[in-house]
Amino acid sequence: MNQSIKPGDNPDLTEERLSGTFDTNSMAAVIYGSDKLAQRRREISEAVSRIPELQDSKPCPFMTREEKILEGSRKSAILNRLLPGLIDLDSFEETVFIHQEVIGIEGHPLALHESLFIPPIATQGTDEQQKKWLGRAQRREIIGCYAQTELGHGSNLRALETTATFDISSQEFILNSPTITSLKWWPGALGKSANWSIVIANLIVHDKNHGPHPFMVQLRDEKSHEPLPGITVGDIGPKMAFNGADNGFLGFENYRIPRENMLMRHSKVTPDGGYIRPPHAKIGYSGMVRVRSRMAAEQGLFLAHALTIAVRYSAIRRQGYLEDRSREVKVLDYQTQQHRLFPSIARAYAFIFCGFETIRLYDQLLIDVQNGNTSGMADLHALTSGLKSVVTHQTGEGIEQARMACGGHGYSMASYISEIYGVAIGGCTYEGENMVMLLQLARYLVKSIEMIQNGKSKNLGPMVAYLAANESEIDLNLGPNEYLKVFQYAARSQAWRATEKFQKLRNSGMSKEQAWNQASVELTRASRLHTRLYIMSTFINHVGSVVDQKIKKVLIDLLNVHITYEVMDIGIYVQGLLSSDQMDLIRNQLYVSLETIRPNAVSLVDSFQISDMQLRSVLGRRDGNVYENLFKWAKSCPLNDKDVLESVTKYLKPMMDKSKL
Ligand SMILES: CC(C)(COP(=O)(O)OP(=O)(O)OC[C@H]1O[C@@H](n2cnc3c(N)ncnc32)[C@H](O)[C@@H]1OP(=O)(O)O)[C@@H](O)C(=O)NCCC(=O)NCCSC(=O)CCCCCCCCCCCCCCC(=O)O
Ligand SMILES: Cc1cc2nc3c(=O)[nH]c(=O)nc-3n(C[C@H](O)[C@H](O)[C@H](O)COP(=O)(O)OP(=O)(O)OC[C@H]3O[C@@H](n4cnc5c(N)ncnc54)[C@H](O)[C@@H]3O)c2cc1C
Repeated sequence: MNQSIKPGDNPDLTEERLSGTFDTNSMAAVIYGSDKLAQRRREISEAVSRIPELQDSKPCPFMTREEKILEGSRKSAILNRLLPGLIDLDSFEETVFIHQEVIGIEGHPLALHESLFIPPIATQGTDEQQKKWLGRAQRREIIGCYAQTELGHGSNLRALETTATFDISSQEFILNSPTITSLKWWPGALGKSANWSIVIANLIVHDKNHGPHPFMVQLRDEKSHEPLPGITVGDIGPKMAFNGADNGFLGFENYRIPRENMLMRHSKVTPDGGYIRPPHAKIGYSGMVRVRSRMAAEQGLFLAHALTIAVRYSAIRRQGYLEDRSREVKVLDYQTQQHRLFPSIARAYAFIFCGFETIRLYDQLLIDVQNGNTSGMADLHALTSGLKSVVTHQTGEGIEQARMACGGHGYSMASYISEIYGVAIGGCTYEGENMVMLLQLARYLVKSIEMIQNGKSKNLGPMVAYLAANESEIDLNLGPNEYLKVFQYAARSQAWRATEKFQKLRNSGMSKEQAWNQASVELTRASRLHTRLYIMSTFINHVGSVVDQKIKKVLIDLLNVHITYEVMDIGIYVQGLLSSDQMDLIRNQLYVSLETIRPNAVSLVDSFQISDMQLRSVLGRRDGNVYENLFKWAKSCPLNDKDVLESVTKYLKPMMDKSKL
């Protein structure tokens, strides 16, 4: 049963909900990993809806940037007071969820505090450092950010310019931004809110540069909030979206911090200037791997937001006719609309399933690393690099299709889809620009193929074992596993094609770097296919593990949408394997699976359990009463406070009057 049905709802939406074949709360339990977690989300939404001071003071699209930052800060402060009674304070998921519910997706002063400030202290700080700062940060006595990117350098961390030079005589590090390009640029909450930061700077001891390391740096006075002497800090200005966040710039001029402020769990500088290496050269990058490992689920949820809006709206929007000329048809009944939206619903589910799996893998890696075992770091770095790139890109595409699927109203901020799009596609850039990260995965794929070439296939990890197989025929009695083989064929042949291109260029005498650059488009294609294969296989495994038969049935239908759509989408890579008859068969299976999923479309998006408050969309309202609320929304626009604006009295009216003469 669909748990969203309520009296007074738009009858078209109720009809959709009645046609659903499964219980949406049970589906939510599968999406969020357990009945308890899904229920906690419902309980938190419900509790928040009963607290007047946590409600939006006005719709976000009507707020100026200053108002957004003020509103985010107001709610953050109230939440800090109320959180102990509302959520499990030890749960990162509940903390992120309640902030998104209450403040929304446009950013707020604590967005980076939870995800990029506290985790490095907890994982890279020594026990004493944790004792000194962790409690203060968790109680929010201090607000932190993560300052790594510079005006001139973001992707290439080796070229960062900020320096932290050890001064043995005073036992301090001296921080400097030697050039304009070395100014830190972009960190969220740095601009106006944070008073502390993790700063990534080149560690220099005895004139030797040991590369980027993390430091705890106080930026502002804890009483006055004024920048401390030696610090230049401010906001970088408005962005495409995410304007509730104050992304900032930061410069240092001979700014001194105690030796104890370098995070020293892994690398250390001793009082006499000795440098102790970390157990793995890239351990300082693990804060980024953590965030990347969470991005598939986060982005899947951004896509889920947009689809909730577009699918619900498509069920109440009537336009044109099919057979019955007496009543316009729901636009959701058009095959083109289904083709536009349903594969994205499948992707959203796939990304979320995959995302929770990578979070689990990261948590396991963290335990291993704390126990001195860093052997899994390369695998997870490669996996999360590919996953963040593919998922953010496809999420952006899916959200934009969702917007267009809402016609003209999709373009209005009342749909809120453009904000979701703007925030989500930030993910194509932050945490590593997508091409750069795809090329990181490509290094791993090339190395794997070199192992095969050197007769060491048995050393390949499970995620790349398929690279050594030799599939040339597919039985088209197609089940998910045959589709997986088709995808493996595509990913394998592209990985070999790209590697051989690189090797050929090398053998022709080209430098490694030039050969890599000349092969890089092919290499990124290989990385995408490898990642899409991983997403598909995780989806198949996940569906296989579902116990509730009604839920399993609909997830198999959704999986069928996914695998047929994905294989059609990569048609060019499987031309050597599948005949045109086989491609036609798959195409037809896709069309059949769109029809099969149609009665459950609304229930599938309702199962994401995104509340009206969190959705902030007039088009996507749970009750489907869109038109009257669109009219209310337009009337509440500040431009309509007065009938005659100054723009008219000051300019247009005089112009018209003058023209009359
Ligand atoms: C990795 C780099 C690209 C290159 O690094 P190097 O130059 O140092 O290395 P090499 O390329 O030479 O590689 C050497 C070697 O090392 C391996 N390597 C590299 N990295 C790692 C790693 N991390 N782990 C293990 N191994 C690693 C590499 O593969 C090589 O191996 P081989 O020699 O064997 O091949 C590096 O420069 C880099 O990482 N660049 C990218 C920089 C970056 O990512 N910056 C991020 C800055 S912080 C940031 O962007 C924060 C953004 C946060 C924005 C938040 C917005 C919030 C939005 C709202 C969220 C709401 C959520 C709600 C969700 C919900 O409701 O649940
Ligand atoms: C919303 C948002 C929030 C952010 N928050 C933070 C934060 O809190 N803290 C922080 O430190 N940073 C933050 N950043 C910065 C972010 O991490 C960087 O912008 C990102 O890592 C990309 O680096 P870049 O800007 O230097 O891109 P560039 O590297 O300049 O990319 C420009 C182009 O060059 C290409 N390119 C670059 N290198 C290569 C290569 N080796 N091979 C092929 N192509 C290449 C890229 O693919 C891209 O097309 C944020 C950014 C955004 C948008």
